[in-house]
Amino acid sequence: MDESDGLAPAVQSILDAAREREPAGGRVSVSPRLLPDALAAAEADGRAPTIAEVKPTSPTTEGEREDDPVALAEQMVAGGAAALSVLTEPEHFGGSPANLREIRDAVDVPVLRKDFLLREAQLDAVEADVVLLIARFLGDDLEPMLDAARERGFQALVEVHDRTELDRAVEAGADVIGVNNRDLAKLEVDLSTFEDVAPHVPEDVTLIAESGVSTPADVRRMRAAGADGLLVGSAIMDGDVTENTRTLVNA
Ligand SMILES: O=C(O)c1ccccc1NCC(=O)[C@H](O)[C@H](O)COP(=O)(O)O
Repeated sequence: MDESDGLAPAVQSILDAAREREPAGGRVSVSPRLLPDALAAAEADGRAPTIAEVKPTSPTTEGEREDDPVALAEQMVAGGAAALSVLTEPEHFGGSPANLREIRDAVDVPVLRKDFLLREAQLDAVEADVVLLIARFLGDDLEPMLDAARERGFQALVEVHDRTELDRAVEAGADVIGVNNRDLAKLEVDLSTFEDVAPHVPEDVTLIAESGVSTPADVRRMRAAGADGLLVGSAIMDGDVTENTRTLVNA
């Protein structure tokens, strides 16, 4: 399979950049804060379990948010976020491993490293509680990357977009799966993607709805379709971050 087939030009550019990135330094070893526990604690507390994303910019966002990423992260936690996602991709999302390191030192919730990881060595760029592994981009390397992530202590959020990718993720042994509502071929967002895939996800998997969640109604819709957690970037980053987070977690 060619993982690049049919990708939007912006996504192809993200992948080309990711292929070039080779972090220096030794192998990391992580004692992770557990994502499923943090989501369950938020739920028990009456909050919609939300992973709020520090996403300075993106191919589908105009301009770049220049605020201190640590301040943004703290505002998200103050607004009730159960966990954080931090972009570490520098060229298309304005992120960095240093941002993640500083944020993880400053907060006590689990932190997901959001990047486009293609090779084992790239896992070692920075410690995080969870790493994102994208089924479409990893192809046959998904299972070895999942093993390599776990050997370092990371939890892995395996991202899928359709039934075929879901089957591959389950076969590889994924226990935290995100269904991305954003189609990486066209960059269009459609919440029915999650609704179509969710019924086929095994019960014991922690299931995350990713992308395109903008309103309390969207939160309720994804929860009704089976989401154990919601990954939200743009809708939280646009304006008052604490208030935006609070609005969604109180949905
Ligand atoms: O967000 C983008 O523009 C984007 C473009 C190309 C590839 C990936 C992209 N986003 C990555 C993400 O997974 C989202 O940042 C995340 O799911 C949050 O989505 P949203 O709430 O819609 O910002």
